[in-house]
Amino acid sequence: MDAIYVENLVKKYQNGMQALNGVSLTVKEGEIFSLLGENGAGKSTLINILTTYLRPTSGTISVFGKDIHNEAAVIRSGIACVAQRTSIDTHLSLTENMMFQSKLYKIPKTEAKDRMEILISCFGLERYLKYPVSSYSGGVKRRLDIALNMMSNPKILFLDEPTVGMDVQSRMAMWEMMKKIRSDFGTTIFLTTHYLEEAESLSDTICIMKDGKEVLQGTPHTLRQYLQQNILKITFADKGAAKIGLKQIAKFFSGRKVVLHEEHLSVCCENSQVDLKQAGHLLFEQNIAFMGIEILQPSLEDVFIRLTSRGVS
Ligand SMILES: Nc1ncnc2c1ncn2[C@@H]1O[C@H](COP(=O)(O)OP(=O)(O)OP(=O)(O)O)[C@@H](O)[C@H]1O
Repeated sequence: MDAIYVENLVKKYQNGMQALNGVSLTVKEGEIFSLLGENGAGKSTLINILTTYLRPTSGTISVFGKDIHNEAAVIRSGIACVAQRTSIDTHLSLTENMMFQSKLYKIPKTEAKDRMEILISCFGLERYLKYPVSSYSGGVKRRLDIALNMMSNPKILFLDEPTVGMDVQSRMAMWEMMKKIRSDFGTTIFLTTHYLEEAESLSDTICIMKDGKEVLQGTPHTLRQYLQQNILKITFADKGAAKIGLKQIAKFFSGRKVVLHEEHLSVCCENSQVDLKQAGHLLFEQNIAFMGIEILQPSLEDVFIRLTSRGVS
């Protein structure tokens, strides 16, 4: 069964802002799923809907087979969400924080104590026990916050930008923690991030969002395959000439992604050398003036920018 199934989800805020524009995605049970997107893409809105804080305008959502419209309470009892602002109480000790959390979820005391010990040991938090929580670094506070949220043994853990603003070491510790959550507890993790490297090294599935809709979803392997696809960049003297070139190139390379960017075109390659020859031949044949053709090898960042930047389809 899918952990999360979303189809054609729309969210229009009261002020008329449409934050989600028919997004569809699937999260498999037990996987780490990363949602990538630039600011304003709709990531927080989506998390808020999936965690039942916000109501969708339309669309289908099921979480472990339960419909979000009719069974929100059941869904809520099986999930946990770690927001960017930590929910820990710095006046309480680490263990008091964890036991307090267990009370909120009405977990019997003995069971809560056992679970707390497992989580403290699993996440390497023992060495912080003797210090006051207020003295913890931002990274350790964030890890404690996640441990708190694991007290209720959620089936899905939502993490909104879990490593934002962290130094490299804290980020690595957080990555280890996420991998342990998946391997030791089998929890499905749904996270948002701005860091491509994080999404690539951690995730089973990555979904890139733009303007409230998914633009690419797949395994890091699929994304890498996408990366391996070279881009043919054809430069023209100006935008007008590029538009004329676009007509012919798009017709010739029908079925391929051809994008107009100001005074140049980009064409996704199948065989870059052959494509380069054919494009050059076509432009000469049609007497379309151009400034140059080159083969580009995009990085993951290039792909992300290309898929998410304004004005690019
Ligand atoms: N309560 C609200 N009322 C009206 N518009 C909103 C509200 N919350 C968010 N928006 C708008 O909806 C769009 C999507 O916002 P959202 O916060 O979901 O994006 P995001 O991808 O999480 O961005 P960020 O990475 O900056 O957190 C934005 O244009 C935002 O201004």
